[in-house]
Amino acid sequence: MNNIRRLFEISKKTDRRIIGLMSGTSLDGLDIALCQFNGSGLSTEVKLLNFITIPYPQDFKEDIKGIFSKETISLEKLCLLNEKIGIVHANYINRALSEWNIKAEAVDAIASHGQTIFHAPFSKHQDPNYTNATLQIGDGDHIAVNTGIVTISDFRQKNIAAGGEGAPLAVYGDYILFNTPSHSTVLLNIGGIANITFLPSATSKGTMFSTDLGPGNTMLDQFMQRKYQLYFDKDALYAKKGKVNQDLLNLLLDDLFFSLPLPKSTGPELFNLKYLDSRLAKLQNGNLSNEDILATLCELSAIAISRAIKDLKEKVILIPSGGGVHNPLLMERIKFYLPETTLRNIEDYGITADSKEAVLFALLANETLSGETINFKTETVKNICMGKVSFPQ
Ligand SMILES: Nc1ncnc2c1ncn2[C@@H]1O[C@H](COP(=O)(O)OP(=O)(O)OP(=O)(O)O)[C@@H](O)[C@H]1O
Ligand SMILES: CC(=O)N[C@H]1[C@@H]2OC[C@@H](O2)[C@@H](O)[C@@H]1O[C@H](C)C(=O)O
Repeated sequence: MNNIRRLFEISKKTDRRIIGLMSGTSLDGLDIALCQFNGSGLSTEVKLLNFITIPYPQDFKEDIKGIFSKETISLEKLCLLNEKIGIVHANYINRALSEWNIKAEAVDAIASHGQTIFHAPFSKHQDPNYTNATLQIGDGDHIAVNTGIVTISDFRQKNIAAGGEGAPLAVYGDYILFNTPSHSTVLLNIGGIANITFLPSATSKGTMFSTDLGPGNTMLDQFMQRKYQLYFDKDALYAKKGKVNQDLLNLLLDDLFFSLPLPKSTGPELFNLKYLDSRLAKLQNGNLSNEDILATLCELSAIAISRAIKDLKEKVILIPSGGGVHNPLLMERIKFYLPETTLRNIEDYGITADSKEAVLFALLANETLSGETINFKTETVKNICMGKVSFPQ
């Protein structure tokens, strides 16, 4: 069928089956969420039909790490990986579909986030000659051609073009799926970076926004990889043995990012081992065990997260998601700092903690395919639809 006609047919549908992809800053693998949508905009209903995370093989992880959030890289490697990530993602989708016994023709579209390679909002580069910038690779054309499914990709550029930082984008889906006038809600995602979306109740004086808060798991993961060659501190087994060092914690909290007004975005370009090392170097009594450092990093994430929620100065329902919800120490410390806050399990809403971001990108594609844009009536949320279309033929 003619490509534009095909797109028009998909656009006219009220029910769409869309695959959402997310490959976040943790570089653990590709999250694939097959979603069934009914309607769009504020009347969207979504059902998660299938979900799988396909872990990246070690050599692929290392390949990506070679260019990920680094100031200096091989331009050739960047070019090669742009194609390769697209092809690998397409192969993973084909694998998932065959495991689920679903034909490509039964899927209307793929929503591909791509791999973030560098995120440089103005607050990071501070160069008046440049705007906010971000780069996601794994070209959508490879996904469309190798799966036979129309692919929407590269969502963040449009947000920047419209004056945003390109992240976080979670607010769009969070508002559509979780907004409840009877109470204020905070959606917390603890991935490599932690972010929240605030959805005010009908009587709240606050306005809706979405913001990054600082490190979630990223520095914990990076430290585990450096010291133990383990990808992450499973169940916080190491961090639980350590003791929080207050001096290090204060130094870690001492960065311009934490005093910037909300909303803001960040990434491992800032929160990395260089960040940790520069603070460790300033420590007077620097005799800390690896476990103490991990406990302190965990506390840093808990404080960065809970402070922002406390600063809202209202009673909220907190719905956590992302890989960090599986870290028992981090969750315990967040609850310690927020004794008044009611926590709800995201699974009560039919979405799992690990699939949420992939579902949200599928939802962004559903919005784009519907052709409409929602008027969010706030200054911080841009009234746009996002993503670029790739056709299989
Ligand atoms: N059992 C566990 N114990 C401790 N930490 C865990 C556990 N399971 C997952 N994690 C953490 O969750 C991380 C993966 O989280 P997730 O997949 O949400 O990140 P991401 O999507 O890559 O990040 P981002 O949202 O920043 O892009 C792991 O790297 C690890 O730090
Ligand atoms: C540039 C980029 O990829 N940012 C991610 C990352 O992971 C968490 C946080 O940092 C958030 O800003 C964003 O992802 C989520 C899905 C978002 O845009 O809402």
